[in-house]
Amino acid sequence: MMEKDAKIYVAGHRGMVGSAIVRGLEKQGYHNIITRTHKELDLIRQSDVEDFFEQEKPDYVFLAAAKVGGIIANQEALADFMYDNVMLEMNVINSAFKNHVKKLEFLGSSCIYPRLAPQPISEKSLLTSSLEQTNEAYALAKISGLKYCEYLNRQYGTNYISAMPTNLYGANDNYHPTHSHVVPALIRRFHEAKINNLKTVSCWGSGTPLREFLYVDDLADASIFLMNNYEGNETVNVGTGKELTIKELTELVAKVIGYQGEITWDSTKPDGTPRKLLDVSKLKGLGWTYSVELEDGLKLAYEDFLNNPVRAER
Ligand SMILES: NC(=O)C1=CN([C@@H]2O[C@H](COP(=O)(O)OP(=O)(O)OC[C@H]3O[C@@H](n4cnc5c(N)ncnc54)[C@H](OP(=O)(O)O)[C@@H]3O)[C@@H](O)[C@H]2O)C=CC1
Ligand SMILES: C[C@H]1O[C@H](OP(=O)(O)OP(=O)(O)OC[C@H]2O[C@@H](n3cnc4c(=O)[nH]c(N)nc43)[C@H](O)[C@@H]2O)[C@@H](O)[C@@H](O)C1=O
Repeated sequence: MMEKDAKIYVAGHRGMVGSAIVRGLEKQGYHNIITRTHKELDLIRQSDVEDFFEQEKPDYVFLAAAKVGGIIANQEALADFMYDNVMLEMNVINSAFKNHVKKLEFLGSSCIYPRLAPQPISEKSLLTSSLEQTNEAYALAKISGLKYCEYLNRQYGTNYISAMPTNLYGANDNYHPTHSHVVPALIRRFHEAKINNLKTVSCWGSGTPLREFLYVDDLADASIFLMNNYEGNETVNVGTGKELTIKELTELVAKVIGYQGEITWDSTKPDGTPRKLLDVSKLKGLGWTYSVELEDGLKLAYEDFLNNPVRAER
C-alpha cells in the first residue's frame, strides 16, 4: 500500500491517462506527486532521466508517458513508435531500479496480444502468435517494457508490475483528426458535421471490427488499485469485458452528439485487428470492476471536448 505522503512520480501527467492518474491520486489523499513536462524532461534522453531520478528519488512510479496514437498514426510511423517507446521505457524503468524505487507500474496496451488471440484475451495469450501489423512496432515496444519489469523482478527481486488497458477514451484525449484513436476522432467529426449541417460523415474501414472501451478515470482507479493490491510478474488486463462493433460505436457517438445524418465507410482505411476483447477475470478476482458505462463516458468525453477548445485543436 502506498503511504499517503509517499513521493509518487507520474510520468506523462499531461496526457489523458497520466492526468487521470494524478486526479485519482489527489482524490485519494496522495499529496506528494512529482511531475515533469515533456519539455522539462525528455524521457528519451538517458542521462537526463538518470539525473532526475538521482535528484528526486521517488518512492513509486506510474509510467504513463508514451508515444501514443490511433491506427493510422501507428501504421505511418512504425520506426518512431518503436524507438521512442523502447528508449523511454528502458530509461525510466532502469533509473527507477537504480534508485531503489519501491514499486513501479508500467502501462502497456491490449495490442500486445496476438492479432488472432482466442477471445476474450487472457494474459496467458502473450507471445503465442503473430501481432497485428498496423501496430506491431508499438506492441513490440510495450512487450519489451513489461518483460523488462518481469526480468528485474526475477533477477533482482524488485516489485514492478504492468497493466494492459483496453482502448481508452475520456477527458484530456487527443482529438487530432487523423492521428487520434477512434473515439476522439468520432467525437470531433460528428460534432463538426452537426455544426456545419453536413449530410454525411465518413468513418474508416468496414465498421465490422469489435472493440472494448474503458473510460479513463476507471483506468486511473484500476491503476492505483493495482499499485496498492497486486504483486506479480504476469501482466493484468484492464477493461470492461464488453464489446461492440465500430459501426455500433459510430451510431452511439452520433446519438450522444445529436448528429442525424448518414454514416458512410471509407474502405481505403485499415480495420486493424478484427476483435480485441480482454478477459478481465484476473482483475475482477483481485476485487476491481469498472464503473462508467460507455454511453455515460461518451457524454463526459463530449462535455470535455466542448469545454477545451484549445486542446481539441491539437
Ligand atoms: N489512449 C488509449 O486508448 C490507450 C493508452 N494506453 C497507454 O496509456 C499510456 C498513456 O496514453 P495516453 O494518455 O492516451 O497518451 P497521451 O498522448 O495523451 O499522453 C502521453 C504523454 O506522454 C508524454 N510523452 C511522450 N513522449 C515523451 C517523452 N519522450 N518524454 C516525456 N514525455 C513524453 C506526452 O507528452 P507530450 O504530449 O508533450 O509529448 C504525453 O503527456 C500509454 O502508455 C499508452 O500505451 C493503453 C491503452 C489504450
Ligand atoms: C489503443 C490501440 O489503438 C490502436 O489500435 P486500434 O484499436 O485499431 O485503434 P483505433 O482507435 O485507431 O481504431 C479502432 C477501429 O476504429 C476504426 N475507425 C473508424 N473511424 C475511425 C477514425 O476516424 N479514426 C480512427 N483512429 N479509427 C477509426 C478503425 O479503422 C479501427 O477499425 C493502436 O494504436 C494500438 O496500438 C492501440 O494500443
